[in-house]
Amino acid sequence: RIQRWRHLRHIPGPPACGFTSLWWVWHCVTKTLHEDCKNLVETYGPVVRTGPNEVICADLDALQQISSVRSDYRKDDWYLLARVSPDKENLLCMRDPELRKDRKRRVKPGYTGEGHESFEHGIDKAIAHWIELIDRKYVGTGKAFRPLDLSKHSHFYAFDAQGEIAYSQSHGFLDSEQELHNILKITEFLMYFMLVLGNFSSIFYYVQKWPLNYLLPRDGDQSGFGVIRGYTTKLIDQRLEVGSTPKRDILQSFINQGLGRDELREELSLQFFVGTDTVASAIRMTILLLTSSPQSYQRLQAEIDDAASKDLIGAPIRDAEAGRLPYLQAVIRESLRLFPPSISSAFYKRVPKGGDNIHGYFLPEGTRVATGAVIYAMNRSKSIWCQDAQIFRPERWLEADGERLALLAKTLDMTFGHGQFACPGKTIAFMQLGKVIPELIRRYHISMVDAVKPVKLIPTVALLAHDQWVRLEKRPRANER
Ligand code: HEM
Repeated sequence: RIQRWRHLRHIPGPPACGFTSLWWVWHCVTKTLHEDCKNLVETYGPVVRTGPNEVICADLDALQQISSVRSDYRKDDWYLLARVSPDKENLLCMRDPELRKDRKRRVKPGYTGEGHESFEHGIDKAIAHWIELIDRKYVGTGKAFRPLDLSKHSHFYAFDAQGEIAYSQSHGFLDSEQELHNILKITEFLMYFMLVLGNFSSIFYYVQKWPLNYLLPRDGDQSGFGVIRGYTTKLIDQRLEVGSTPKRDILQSFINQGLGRDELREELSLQFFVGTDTVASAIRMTILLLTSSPQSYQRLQAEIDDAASKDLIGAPIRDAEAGRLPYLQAVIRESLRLFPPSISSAFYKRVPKGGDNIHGYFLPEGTRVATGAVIYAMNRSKSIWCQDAQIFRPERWLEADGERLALLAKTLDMTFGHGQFACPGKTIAFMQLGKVIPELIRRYHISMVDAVKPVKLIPTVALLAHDQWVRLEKRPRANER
């Protein structure tokens, strides 16, 4: 223990963290890790010791150095928690750099939309379905009170949109308006489990082995991710059949890039995990922030109405059109800044052979550096965002220019990881947010049902939520084209 304490003794941090991981684990149990990391960074500086072999790093340059394409840092075994099937790799849990490079090269066109028609059509379909459902069941008129739980609906939308983008087929969540296969409950349990046990990565080796591997999702399951996995396998098999009609979706792109059956299943199952909770969280938090900031809400609504009246945007809004609405883009960035969707994910990277210097501290080989749970601290740091760092003020993105704007943008980019570890789904995420938010704002007056407790946040590895009840009133359709 003394030996272990010595090798990082020069890194500041709570004294107990030199000997035990309990500090970290306890704050995971209490679901306050993001806030606690922020407090640590404010107390000790950007590099803080959080365990016998662990540090957190909230320095932009250091994070870029760690994740750069040429960096020798590797993903730690922590990433094993993203494994969907025993002994099978997906891009997120894959740690071998050469295998990662090859897999990333082959999945990239699918994520960027190269080589197949953009996934915009699929997103439009899912949005249209959601709007139709809201119009039919949830529009409040006068005394009629028809509240909608945005915490669930944002998820239903995100699941269906993921199905459309990935294999041109909705998962049917909006249709049934049910938490199919207990997915939300199971997600919440899994995300909490990952948060708390993620510090003991070796546990995941055991979970993958007999008999604990029976707890993992499998194709024949009646509930949970096994159902999605089984469904995904079926769609892949259908598409791989000789003579099947090629489609313009991610599955087709992956097939065209030569991914085999197992690889297809692992990558598409992973997407169901990483591409839904994140987007749903961003939708929820953007609406929450807008409804609690009337000036911003009105300014955004005015921008959208004005663009619609000048025929600058269609219904549904195109991705390119959304990109030309500066206030909308500022709102999305500001919301992702304040509430990064992967809020408490550690995303540990291992220091390479020979050790490394970051922010003036030497880190010995094998040290685990958390590059994830600190994003909340960085995104609210007064030294970067000024005194009003805690406040939702989209205007900051319009006021900044030149080097200042570049700094803000680079810092926010860390919300999606960086360099060799960067999120490939960023384009899809921005496309979805750039379409969903204006479609909701132009059509409805949205208000929170409970002003005192507008939502119950559940900060696990992803920022989940319960009970975000909203009231939606229809606006005049004059602004739609
Ligand atoms: C607002 C939405 C999103 C946010 C904030 C986000 C953030 C992240 C972060 C922080 C990482 C890990 C970086 C690291 O390991 O250091 C990641 C990885 C990943 N994300 Fe996203 N993500 C979002 C949406 C999506 C979507 C929509 C998809 C897919 C359709 C997606 C697919 C992936 C994949 C496949 C990885 C693994 C990449 C790798 O290890 O090389 N993400 N994302």
